[in-house]
Amino acid sequence: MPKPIVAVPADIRELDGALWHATPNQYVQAALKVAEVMSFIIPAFEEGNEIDAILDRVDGVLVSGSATNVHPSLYGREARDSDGPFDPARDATSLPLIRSAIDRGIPLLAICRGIQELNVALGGTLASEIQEQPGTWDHRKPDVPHRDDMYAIRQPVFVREGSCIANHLGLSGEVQVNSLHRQAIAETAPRLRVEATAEDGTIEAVSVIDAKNFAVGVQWHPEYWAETDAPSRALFKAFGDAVRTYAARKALASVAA
Ligand SMILES: N[C@@H](CCC(=O)NCCCC(=O)O)C(=O)O
Repeated sequence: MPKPIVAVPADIRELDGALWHATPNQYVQAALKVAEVMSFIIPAFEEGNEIDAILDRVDGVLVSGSATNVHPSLYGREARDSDGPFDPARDATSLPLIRSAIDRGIPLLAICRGIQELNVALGGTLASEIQEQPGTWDHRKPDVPHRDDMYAIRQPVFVREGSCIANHLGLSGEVQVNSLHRQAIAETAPRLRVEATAEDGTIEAVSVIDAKNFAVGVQWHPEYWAETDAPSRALFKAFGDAVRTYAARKALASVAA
């Protein structure tokens, strides 16, 4: 059976004077090597996306992290300079993709910016520059030259027993993760359940209440060490299994039709 396919909404990046639709290798490599699924990078457009046409052709959605932030207007806030940089094309592609994947029961794994998009897509809000809040750690990307050190596993999060995330990770309680974010969930969307938090209260994982399929978001980056870190590997394997099951059921349904 061919590998199933997941949609990965792209970022807009400028390189050599041109705009690129891009996603970092770490996400699509973890998808291929650990989840054993193929990634189709979805170009990011502010208008013209055919979300259902995309979802008709994939078996899962993987929403990556990004240095850009969800535009505050999407959660009812005025945009301040400190809330940027922005990527409106990514927002316009990713948020409807998330909503429709949940509605259609297509497996969804949302990472870092992805969990923030998931929260906003379902009606929640975000806090910016969380490190400036009293009692909140500095969760930002470490100011170091090497990427492996930026994504170093360096903080504990506490996973709720019996949660979806605990089931997917294969464990609950304290899990060591990496951390590269300035924003976080402020008001949790009504359809989301908080499933892991940092010691400072920062929300680190959520699941969709009454989801038809695998539908979780994490604030950390399991993709980066997915081949070597046990909880990261388990999460990507669980996502891949959900995607394969969805693909098999879709194939059966098309034969039966
Ligand atoms: N921009 C958001 C989400 C952070 C995120 O996705 N980080 C991963 C990329 C890190 C980088 O390359 O800078 C936030 O800051 O909260």
